Amino acid sequence: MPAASLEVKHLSAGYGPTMVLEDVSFAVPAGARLSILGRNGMGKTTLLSTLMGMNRRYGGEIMVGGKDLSSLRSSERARQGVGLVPQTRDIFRSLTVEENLVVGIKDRPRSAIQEAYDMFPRLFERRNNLGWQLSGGEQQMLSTARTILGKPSVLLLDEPLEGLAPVICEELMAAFTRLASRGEMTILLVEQRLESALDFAESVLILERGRIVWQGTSEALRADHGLIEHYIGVGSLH
Ligand SMILES: Nc1ncnc2c1ncn2[C@@H]1O[C@H](COP(=O)(O)OP(=O)(O)OP(=O)(O)O)[C@@H](O)[C@H]1O
Repeated sequence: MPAASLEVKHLSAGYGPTMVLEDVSFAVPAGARLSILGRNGMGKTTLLSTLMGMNRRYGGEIMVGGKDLSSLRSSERARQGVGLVPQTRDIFRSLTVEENLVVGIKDRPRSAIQEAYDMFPRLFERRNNLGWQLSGGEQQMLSTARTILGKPSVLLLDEPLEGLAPVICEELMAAFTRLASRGEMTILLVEQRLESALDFAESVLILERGRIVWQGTSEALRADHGLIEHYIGVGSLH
């Protein structure tokens, strides 16, 4: 599936009666990258899970490649090309790396697994290890690779670097950048590490209490220390 544009219009969503996102609107062209920033608890994960159809939407539209996916179930959105790599590193702990990847290829030939090994050679080295035997970084690679093997046209990455050693973060970010530069996917990255978020994407949006308080280019945000201090925190950029 080729990269698809994403357009979110006046989206409001939450959990049961609790509204978390309010009137969120933004657009990402096909093949582009967007980083989503904001302090803890501001609604970043809720935004990605709402795009995936995993929690309650009160109103608004989610258009992928011009098609309205708003009322589709999560599994149907996945079929339509939306892929989420959740913060929880969604892997099968009692299956091997290779078995986890087989789940990800869906109806593609088994040889497609090689794409995951090309992206993360470490996974090839650990292919016979069980999920629970992997390090946090390897689990993140596996979770990411499994979603990518499904060839999503819009890829949602939720804090992939959380809790990982700097060397692993670099490895993952390099892989995401390679993936993005191929232009086969539109990528949204939720990331607390400001430098990584700005390096990765050309555009950024900042969420505060479920609303978008700023949208613009990474370059503009990088240059505006006042804005960074206000919405993200002092000393975020080194
Ligand atoms: N399952 C849930 N039920 C009810 N409220 C929830 C649920 N999950 C999150 N929330 C609330 O929604 C708000 C936004 O949370 P969310 O996890 O989207 O923020 P976040 O920006 O991703 O934070 P973090 O960086 O800590 O992951 C918070 O007030 C949180 O308490």
